[in-house]
Amino acid sequence: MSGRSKLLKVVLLGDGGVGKSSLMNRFVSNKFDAQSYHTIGVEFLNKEVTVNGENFTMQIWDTAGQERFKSLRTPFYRGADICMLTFAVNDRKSFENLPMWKREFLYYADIQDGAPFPFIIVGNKCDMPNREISEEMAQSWCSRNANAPYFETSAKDATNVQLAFISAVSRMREMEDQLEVKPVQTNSVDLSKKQKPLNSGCCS
Ligand SMILES: Nc1nc2c(ncn2[C@@H]2O[C@H](COP(=O)(O)OP(=O)(O)OP(=O)(O)O)[C@@H](O)[C@H]2O)c(=O)[nH]1
Repeated sequence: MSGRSKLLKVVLLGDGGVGKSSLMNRFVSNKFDAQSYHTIGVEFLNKEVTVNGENFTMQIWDTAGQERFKSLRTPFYRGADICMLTFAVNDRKSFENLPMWKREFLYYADIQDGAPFPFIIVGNKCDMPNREISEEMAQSWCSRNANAPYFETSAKDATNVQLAFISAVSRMREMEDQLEVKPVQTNSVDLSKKQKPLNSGCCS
């Protein structure tokens, strides 16, 4: 890769057991472990990517989804560039908890609710036969609540894992472009025309 790469902090959030660590390991190392252990606190891995000709170091922060680790994960939300809200398509509760995860992220990252922020929604374990959340339900939630793209992934068989992470970077760049400040329009003054100074007076 040539050129300097920009560091991007990507935070993975979602209920315990939905597959956050597995998604990170699939994306970074192309590995899957059926005996994955619960994360305690946070862990991160870096991955170099090139998206639309730009180089990025994605620093992926995998957080502990279990409630009892809340105080260990929330200090790491600040400064995030992207947030991936994750659930498992065979676990209704993990889908219903998405609004809670979004609120928790915005609060601890100190981002105003409603401010544009690149969220990506990931429905993991799409290889499992016992699905509880349809793609339509998830898509509909995404457009109504987070204005975010939705990806169905499997960390187990690698379906859409690369696509979800790479699209997260494109989404962030798109939003940055939309937010770019347009130059302020000023009324030009024709200096060639002499104007009488205001409050001018004669003191002779
Ligand atoms: N079938 C299937 N199993 C998966 C998939 N992703 C993860 N798993 C399994 O689900 C279990 C939990 O995965 P983790 O990656 O540890 O889940 P987590 O979200 O990081 O969990 P916490 O660390 O507790 O927050 C493990 O047994 C994984 O092997 C997937 O896409 N398909």
